[in-house]
Amino acid sequence: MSALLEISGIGKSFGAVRVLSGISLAVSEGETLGLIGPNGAGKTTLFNVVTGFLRADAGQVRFAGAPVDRLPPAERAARGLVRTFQKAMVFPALSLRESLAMAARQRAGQGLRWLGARACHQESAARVERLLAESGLARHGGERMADLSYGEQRIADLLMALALEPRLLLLDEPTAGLSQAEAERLLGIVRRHDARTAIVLIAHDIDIVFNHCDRIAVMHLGQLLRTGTPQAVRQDAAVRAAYLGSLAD
Ligand SMILES: Nc1ncnc2c1ncn2[C@@H]1O[C@H](COP(=O)(O)OP(=O)(O)OP(=O)(O)O)[C@@H](O)[C@H]1O
Repeated sequence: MSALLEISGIGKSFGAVRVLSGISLAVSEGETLGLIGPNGAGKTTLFNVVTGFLRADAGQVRFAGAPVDRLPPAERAARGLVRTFQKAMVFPALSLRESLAMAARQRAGQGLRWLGARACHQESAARVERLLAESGLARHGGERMADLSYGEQRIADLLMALALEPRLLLLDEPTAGLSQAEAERLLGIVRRHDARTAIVLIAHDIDIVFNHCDRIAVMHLGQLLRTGTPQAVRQDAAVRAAYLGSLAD
């Protein structure tokens, strides 16, 4: 089976500082890949390159069999390449339901334009109610985003990304600041929504990454140090020296 996302030879510098160097990585449909490494290793920069928020100096990004390097972020998202941000980008005064409807209408408008405005509206409204039900947040649908608890806001960020019906979801520290139980709940929502969605998960919570990911990629100083199963990565001497060892101390 060919990979859904193929990154090859990605390089990126900011001025004289080389932040990414020769990064090659593939992600398959339905796979959950953890992306870990020390602060400043280049994880978020790689997300920015993959989703089109930054242009790489070298290398190529292919999604669903086609190069996407020249596409802006919105067009990549329309193809199913969707991300979340470390800092949520929500409208605090809108209700949860209104926020989700905005994202769902964007998606329905792209995919179902030929059906007409009424059908798009019905389709997106149904999608919103489904997301609210799946996440257990249905009773909070009418609350302003700003009035949700921190944990609920993190779930709301995730639901806005899911409303775009991603084929690949890049999650940048979605579990930061959450309890273990809240983090488990959040990741469970993605899997329940659609088991075929591929996930790339940046997280500093090593237990979450090792428990939830099929494979783990370890970055260090802008390079990919190792990619492998959780067991292989955990036992790898270079990974322990660069990252995991310091966490165990
Ligand atoms: N726009 C920018 N201009 C200059 N330097 C940048 C820019 N964005 C990131 N960097 C630098 O690139 C390096 C990698 O940063 P990046 O945020 O990708 O790392 P990270 O692995 O995601 O770190 P963290 O785990 O702390 O989020 C850091 O040294 C950072 O200071």
